[in-house]
Amino acid sequence: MIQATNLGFPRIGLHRELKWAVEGYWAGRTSEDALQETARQLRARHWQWQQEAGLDQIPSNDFSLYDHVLDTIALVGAVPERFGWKGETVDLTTYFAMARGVQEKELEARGLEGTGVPPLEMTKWFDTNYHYLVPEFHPEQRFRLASTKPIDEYLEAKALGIETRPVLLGPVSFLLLGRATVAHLDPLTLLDRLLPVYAEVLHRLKAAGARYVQMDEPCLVLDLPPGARQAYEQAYAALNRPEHPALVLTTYFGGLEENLPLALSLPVAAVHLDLVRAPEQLDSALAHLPEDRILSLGLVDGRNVWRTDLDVAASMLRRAVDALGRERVWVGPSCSLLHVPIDLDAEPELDPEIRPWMAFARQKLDEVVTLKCLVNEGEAAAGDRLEAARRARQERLTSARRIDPEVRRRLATLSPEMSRRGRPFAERYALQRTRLKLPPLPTTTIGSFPQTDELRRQRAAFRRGELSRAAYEQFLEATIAETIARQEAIGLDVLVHGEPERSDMVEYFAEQLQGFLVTQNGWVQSYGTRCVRPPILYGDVARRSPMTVRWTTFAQRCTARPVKGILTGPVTILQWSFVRDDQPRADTCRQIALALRDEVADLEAAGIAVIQIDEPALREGLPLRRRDWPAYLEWAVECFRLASCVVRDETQIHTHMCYADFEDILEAIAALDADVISIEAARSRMALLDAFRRFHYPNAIGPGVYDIHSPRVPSVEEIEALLERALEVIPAERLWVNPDCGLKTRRWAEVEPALRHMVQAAVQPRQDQTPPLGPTPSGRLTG
Ligand SMILES: Nc1nc2c(c(=O)[nH]1)N[C@@H](CNc1ccc(C(=O)N[C@@H](CCC(=O)N[C@@H](CCC(=O)N[C@@H](CCC(=O)O)C(=O)O)C(=O)O)C(=O)O)cc1)CN2
Ligand code: MET
Ligand SMILES: [Zn+2]
Repeated sequence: MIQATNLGFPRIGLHRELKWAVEGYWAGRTSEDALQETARQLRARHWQWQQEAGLDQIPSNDFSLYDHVLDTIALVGAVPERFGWKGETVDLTTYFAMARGVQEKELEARGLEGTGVPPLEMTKWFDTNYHYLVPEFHPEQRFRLASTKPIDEYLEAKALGIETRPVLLGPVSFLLLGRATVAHLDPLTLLDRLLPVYAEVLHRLKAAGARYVQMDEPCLVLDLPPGARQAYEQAYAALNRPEHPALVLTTYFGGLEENLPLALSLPVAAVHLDLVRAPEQLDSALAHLPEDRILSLGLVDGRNVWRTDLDVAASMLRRAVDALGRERVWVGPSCSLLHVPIDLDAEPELDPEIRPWMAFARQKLDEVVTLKCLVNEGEAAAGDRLEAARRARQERLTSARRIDPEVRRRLATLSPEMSRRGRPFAERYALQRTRLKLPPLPTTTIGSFPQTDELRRQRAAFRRGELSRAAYEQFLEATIAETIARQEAIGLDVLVHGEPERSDMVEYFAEQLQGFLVTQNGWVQSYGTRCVRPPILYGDVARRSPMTVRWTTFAQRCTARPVKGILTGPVTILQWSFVRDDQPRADTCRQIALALRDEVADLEAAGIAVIQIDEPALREGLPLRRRDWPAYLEWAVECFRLASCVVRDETQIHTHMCYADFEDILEAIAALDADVISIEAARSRMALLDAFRRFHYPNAIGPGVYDIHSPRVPSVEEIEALLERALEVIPAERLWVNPDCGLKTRRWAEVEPALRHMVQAAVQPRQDQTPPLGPTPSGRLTG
């Protein structure tokens, strides 16, 4: 019979119980025991839910206190030396130190000396908004079993009477996702040393009773680097042993394409395919699957919130059964459910017309089980569930709520001039400098200032109806006025209002735009304890009324210096939302771009001379296969320009990017034609600048000079040194001075001294500029 499986369940808890427990532990409010107890309760609840749903295979070791790649680092003992770990197993202090670094103060408290230890680097997990910690490998790298987490959690479930399928990040993907500390080291060469540790884990899991182990190898959907094919062959030849559990090779986030023959040739018991992202691979998989393999079909979308078309999915499942027989077919979600919210039933206030169109993690498991029943026992067995699903799909596809004829009409009349500025950059920039009267190396920030506990409390009270709108807005205005005063005192040149009205940079816009819903409890882990509630984009997007003008103009009335209006860009809003699957992403993005274009025009008309359109997710939206990059970049760039090019030449457009490596897409970034870009650079010690030696970036640029991810206050000298390096590749006339990203996760006590140091560091190189620019409009572009 077909079996119903799952690849992973969200860990954070329906009410973010894990977030509160972990943060409480960090703050010293919660003991390690209490933290572990919360974690245990969450695991038990999640296993129970999956059992009740009727799954045949329930994952374990999909849970994590912080990140599953970090868990793998701990499992194989790949703790970098700087964390000073000497124990047998990786303790909780070392575990969190790798995630968060160690402050000087903490070292002191532990009776140690030193200047603090930086954490592991964090980066995007494939094309998701989840971030993992990057394994670091050095040439003398050794591995050894340093955690029993997979075995412990398997036994923990067993004690509850629940048989599970442990999940491991596969050894090849683990190495490919890591980085070598020296250029000449290819992490894949470490495979020989790594495999014995995996073998030991598998051996112990078998001894504990595990029948199957899920080996996640998502890198199989990428363009494989040299050596990877052979690494896969070597790894699975070594791990396929009678004394190990049977292996399930899971791939997701895309199609295997040219790697399909490789995946099907590996000696494993079952292969899982993502048939939501790549349905076309089913036929060739069925044609070439070796006779002793099981095929696991990922038919329920683990990356989006729409209900599955059960008829389409069931017909694929039947095709598989016809070709392979029921014993060789499993059904599951396309990938782990980590990327979707937990339970639609926790959303009482969601629009009642649109709610039935959706399925969150728990509802998706019901879909998986329904699919299994449908094919095992026939439509009658699925009963009401099939009918309800069909009705909901039908209602969604015919609903008038999805379509706005006005939006469609506008989209049909786009012209190329709409995405072109008037004059070329150099001329525009000269006009802007005259208008803005800025010194050389102008200083600015990225937009947000600390979201204080007080601010979050006021917003929560307002949302619960305990604080009137008038009182809340008055509080926001007072916050903005104070934020402006602080920036003036610090001596910044281009000010911001601080974004206190925004719970999140995407959610805030989605709340106001037609075509979006926001949730109350739809939390999805972004990194560690940080979560987001991705908005749900279900219909044509239009702006109902101005979204930011009120707060930006209020801020501008508080100061004579220019205030920069801050908007989130179309690609980032698209990328960080659950979007409709009934039209191309490019079309959806254009609709968002047009709504933002109106906001840009209104800000300009209200006298705002500098407007920043953030696109931190531009890189993340890049398709996983290089072949698909140009098409994506073309519409992504077009959308940014559609949103921004509505302004006069005198109005300065900024953009901002962070959280990714940009070397690959510098040309596209230049094609945005923003007048100024602020870009994360300090966190990687300005490694980005090397790319600018090779690629001439034509417009103005502020490479971040201060890493905002750490509470550490950078010194003036440190920032000066970074600026000097920047000046080697970026001419002073086009250099801006700013932090890496927004300051919302920091405290004022850190932000104020850090920004003072930044402003001070900008002063010296300014004086080296001849002729100095006075307060009169004398700015002329020399370079
Ligand atoms: N969407 C998105 N993706 C992004 C980023 C981003 O800013 N936004 N930044 C990058 C890194 N990712 C990040 C993701 C989340 C957070 C973050 O700080 N998240 C907050 C939640 C932010 C939020 O929506 N806050 C709400 C809800 C706050 C809240 O928890 N309220 C309490 C009550 C609080 C109180 O009474 O004091 C509750 O609802 O229970 C608000 O401010 O209104 C968190 O996890 O703590 C930071 C970075 C990349 N991806
Ligand atoms: C993740 S990019 C953040 C940009 C936003 N304007 C901020 O300052 O927070
Ligand atoms: Zn940023």
